[in-house]
Amino acid sequence: MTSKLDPEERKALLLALEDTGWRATDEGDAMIKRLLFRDFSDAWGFMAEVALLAEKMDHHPDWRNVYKTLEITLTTHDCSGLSVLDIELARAIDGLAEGRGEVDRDIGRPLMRLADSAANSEDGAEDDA
Ligand SMILES: C[C@H](O)[C@H](O)[C@H]1CNC2=NC(N)=NC(=O)C2=N1
Repeated sequence: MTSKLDPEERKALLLALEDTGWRATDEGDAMIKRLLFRDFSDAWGFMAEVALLAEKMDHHPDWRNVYKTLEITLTTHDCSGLSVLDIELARAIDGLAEGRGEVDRDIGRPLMRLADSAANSEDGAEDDA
C-alpha cells in the first residue's frame, strides 16, 4: 500500500515541482498542471503517451481535455493524498511535455502552500488553507 509523503520529504519534492508549473488543487490533497498544445491532435498524442507510461507505472492521472488544453491532476487514491508515485509521474510527464505543451502557470494557489499546510497539520489529511 502506497503511503502519503511525510512532511519534510513532501516539502522538498513539491517545491521543485512548483517550478515546472504544478499547483495545489482547490480541493483535496492533489496537484494540478495545465498544458496548452498547438491543437487537439497534439494534446491527444501527448495523452496517449502519458497513458502508456501510466499503465507501465500502474499509477494513473485524473485529467480533463478540452480541445487543445489538458489539465492533469495527480493524487494517489489508495492513500487519499500525495505519494512518491505522484512525484514520479509528475516528473515523467514533465519530461514528455518538454518542448511540446505550453505551461499555464496561473491556475491557482501555489503548490508551496499545500506543502506547508500539510507539514503543519497533525495528520496531513486535510488542507484548509
Ligand atoms: C490495483 C492498482 O494497483 C491500483 O488500483 C492503482 C492503479 N492506479 C492508481 N492511480 C492513482 N492515481 N492512484 C491509485 O491509488 C492507483 N492505484
